[in-house]
Amino acid sequence: MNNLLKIAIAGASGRMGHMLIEAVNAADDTQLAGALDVASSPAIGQDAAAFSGKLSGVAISADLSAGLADADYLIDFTRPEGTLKYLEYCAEHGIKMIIGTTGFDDAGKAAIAEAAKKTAIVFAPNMSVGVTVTMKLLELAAKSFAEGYDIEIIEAHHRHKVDAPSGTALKMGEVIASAIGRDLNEVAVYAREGETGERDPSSIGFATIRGGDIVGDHTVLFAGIGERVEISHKSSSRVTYANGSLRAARFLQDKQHGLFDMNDVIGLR
Ligand SMILES: NC(=O)C1=CN([C@@H]2O[C@H](COP(=O)(O)OP(=O)(O)OC[C@H]3O[C@@H](n4cnc5c(N)ncnc54)[C@H](OP(=O)(O)O)[C@@H]3O)[C@@H](O)[C@H]2O)C=CC1
Ligand SMILES: O=C(O)C1=N[C@H](C(=O)O)C[C@H](O)C1
Repeated sequence: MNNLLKIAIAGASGRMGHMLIEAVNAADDTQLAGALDVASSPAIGQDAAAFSGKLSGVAISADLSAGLADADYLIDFTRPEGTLKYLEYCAEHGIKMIIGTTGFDDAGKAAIAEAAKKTAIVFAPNMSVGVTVTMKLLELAAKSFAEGYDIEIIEAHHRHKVDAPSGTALKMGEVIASAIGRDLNEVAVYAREGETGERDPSSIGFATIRGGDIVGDHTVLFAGIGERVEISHKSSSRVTYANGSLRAARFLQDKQHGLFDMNDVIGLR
């Protein structure tokens, strides 16, 4: 096929990096065009697909100009500081980005929005179709449960996750708060301990669980008097994030610039 999407992967030796390299190699419309990792990674110089027992002909590099020389797209699941470094290069060179990394502060998010004036970017804390649809269900539910129901967001992830609450949980909080006219910055409660006093009815609470190999579970609880409603999404494999990321790359094919999310990608806007 001539018009294969030429995709580079950042964080190539990470959990998502491996999943993405397998997905890019398995799809018939994509080609692995580069692989990046931190200079200190023992994987530098190795074939990007070596972990899978196959060879891709693409070596993992820490050098952006080498790692991105043949790429039209960069899929980034790393850490905010890594993303921001890649972002600058991609904006300058017109390389489209799919950013799945979480844990950005407001300045980081503003930098992504600024870069999207120069190149096309899909930025989402969760690339799964299931979570994207769940966000819409939450919007609807929140409007009905705005009064008389306490809203709590519970998330569980594997022991290696470094940010909390998850990017998805925070996004769920933002979606719910915006649907019912609250400002998440004012109503979020991220921890409770000791004598907390009664629950503020306007608050949106977060609870974080970390353990084992949990891929990613999110539940939003609307707790009223005499009933409670729970809306849950559970990921059983990271393949869902990888497939969503490839779908995002296909979506960007005809975009030259602009900031998009998974609602745009799956047509839920
Ligand atoms: N949007 C979504 O759908 C999803 C988002 N995520 C997010 O993706 C990110 C990565 O998750 P995961 O794959 O589990 O994490 P891993 O720790 O397994 O992988 C991270 C990769 O990024 C590399 N890295 C670390 N620091 C930097 C840096 N400063 N610059 C460049 N690269 C760096 C790591 O290299 P080394 O190991 O050598 O440090 C590693 O290769 C997290 O933010 C996570 O929340 C995860 C799943 C789904
Ligand atoms: O770190 C992870 O693993 C995940 N991170 C994302 C998040 O922070 O929401 C998405 C998913 O839950 C897996």
